[in-house]
Amino acid sequence: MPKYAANLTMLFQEHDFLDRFDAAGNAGFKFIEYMFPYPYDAAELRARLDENGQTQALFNLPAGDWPGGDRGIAVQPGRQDEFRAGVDRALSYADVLYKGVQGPKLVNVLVGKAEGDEATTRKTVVGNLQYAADKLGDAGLTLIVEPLNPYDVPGFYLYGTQNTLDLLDEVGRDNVKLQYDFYHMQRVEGRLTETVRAHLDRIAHIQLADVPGRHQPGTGEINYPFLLAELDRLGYEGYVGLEYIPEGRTEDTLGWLKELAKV
Ligand SMILES: O=C(O)[C@@H](O)C(=O)CO
Ligand SMILES: [Mg+2]
Repeated sequence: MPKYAANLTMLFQEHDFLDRFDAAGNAGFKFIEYMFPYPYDAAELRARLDENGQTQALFNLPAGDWPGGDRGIAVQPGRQDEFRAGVDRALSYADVLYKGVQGPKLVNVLVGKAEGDEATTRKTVVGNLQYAADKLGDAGLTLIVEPLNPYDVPGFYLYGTQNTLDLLDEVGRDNVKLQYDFYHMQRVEGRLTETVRAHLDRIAHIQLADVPGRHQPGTGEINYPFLLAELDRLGYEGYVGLEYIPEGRTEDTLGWLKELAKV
């Protein structure tokens, strides 16, 4: 049975960020993910989790100047020092957020928008991901790599499942896996069921939202009752992060989940 995680970057935005842990707890969520812990004190975040009996499921490596348009910097030659400093920063948060956690301890990387020639870009991203994988591996962590879609993030380096798996092959580290976001992959290539059937062994985290609009399941074209039951049939026991823009109050968008599983 997948473990459903509330993504606090997107859900419960009716509340200030630190109050979203309580809101998610009141809605029954025991697993929590969000993009960036860095504006907050790690101990404060951990206290919010603990007060609600929640486990951290995922957070991202620092991704450069987000308001300025960066979506990660791993592909950018000349920013390796900044990338490496970001790995250290993520490790210091992982130390607190994942302390005592028995399940998967995941850190997501967005590789960024490519700017230079392909050979230099490739060498840079492979080297950076190997560096991150080795440092995270020493701490018992898994690095996951997330392809996005070109409509939301033009210029991003990684769009498809196979491109990403090829990159992971080149990185060649056992603790580097695919993060498969149904929303992005539906927009890029479809074939959601076939892809999870073929590559479940390389997928360490899944996220969901419907298409179009990136809202809750049931608002668009993806057959989530079938897809989520399929994950169960395949024996997927990892996380499924609810990373959608609620259409309505967050609490009122969870009916589909109550139908499917206990959160
Ligand atoms: O899908 C997403 O947008 C996120 O998972 C993320 O980390 C970056 O945009
Ligand atoms: Mg995602």
